[in-house]
Amino acid sequence: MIYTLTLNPAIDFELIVADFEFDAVSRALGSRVDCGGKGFNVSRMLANLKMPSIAMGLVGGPTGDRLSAMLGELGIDTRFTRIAGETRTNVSLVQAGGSKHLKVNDTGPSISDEELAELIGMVRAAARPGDWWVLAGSLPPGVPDDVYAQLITILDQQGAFTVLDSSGEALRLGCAAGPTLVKPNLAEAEQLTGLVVSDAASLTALAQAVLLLGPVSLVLSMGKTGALLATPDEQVECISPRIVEQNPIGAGDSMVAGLVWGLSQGQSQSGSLTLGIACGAATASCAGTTLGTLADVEALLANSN
Ligand SMILES: Nc1ncnc2c1ncn2[C@@H]1O[C@H](COP(=O)(O)OP(=O)(O)O)[C@@H](O)[C@H]1O
Ligand SMILES: O=P(O)(O)OC[C@H]1O[C@](O)(COP(=O)(O)O)[C@@H](O)[C@@H]1O
Repeated sequence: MIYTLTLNPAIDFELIVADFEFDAVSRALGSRVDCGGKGFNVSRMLANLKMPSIAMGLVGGPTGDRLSAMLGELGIDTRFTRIAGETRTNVSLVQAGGSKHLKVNDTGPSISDEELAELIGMVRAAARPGDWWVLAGSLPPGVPDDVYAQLITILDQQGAFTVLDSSGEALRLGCAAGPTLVKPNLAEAEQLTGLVVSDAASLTALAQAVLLLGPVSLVLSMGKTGALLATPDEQVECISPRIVEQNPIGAGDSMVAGLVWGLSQGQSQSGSLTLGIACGAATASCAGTTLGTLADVEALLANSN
């Protein structure tokens, strides 16, 4: 089974505008509301790929109810920890017909010690050997930075595999617990290591520096350029298919879904990277915060062969 864990889920609210104007009132040309948060997006993309998953996370208030209903409508199995606070809403402004966007992610509701303990207990109870767990996204206030490290240790002791997609201190401490795979984007990896990529040699140095922090393997995503897979023994670079980018929000989550789709079915790491790249590109080619479909992914894979 694949589990996704989202500690700080969100409604993604998108407003489409003709252009960005400061100190003026802009009128939206359109809007849309999507179920968001990194782990929930991975579950949504897996559902598009006809792959079942169980979405776990902290949800609260009417926004949490809305997210819960949206995941339910997609047929995604959920096991939530209810919280007293209100699940956040993240806002994007997207330029119509252009490729520019502005995105503001809220901090999220405060989580109590009891709520967090309940969630950790649920993870412990669900952990089984051979399952895949995606731990993804930022941490809401009240959750300690080492929470991913704690969860990775619990899951590892039970023989489960873990994929970590986060940022900042939570990512750094999570890496030290030895997740099976970590997926930062280039900016996150540069921030994590303090290194800057300017050429092929500095890219290799960055990948090795991330591996030294503790993960078993790394997929470094680099937007339209593609991604780099690195383990202590091998390094594989994969170029992304050319698409007309409409909105890259959710491309990283879709890539994680594609990686776990392959890995959980016993595919090689490089084969799974190909699936991850196709899923990321499929989503980047979709308007709004919609995610790519299985047909989109299959078309991209057929073209890349
Ligand atoms: N414009 C694009 N064209 C083709 N592929 C893309 C594009 N944007 C994203 N992708 C694919 O999605 C993956 C994840 O995107 P990226 O922007 O690196 O992640 P994140 O959303 O985490 O910042 C990339 O490695 C790439 O394969
Ligand atoms: O938890 P964070 O880091 O604030 O990110 C949450 C946001 O990330 C997203 O999951 C999109 O992430 P990616 O573009 O990295 O795939 C949005 O749906 C959500 O609003």
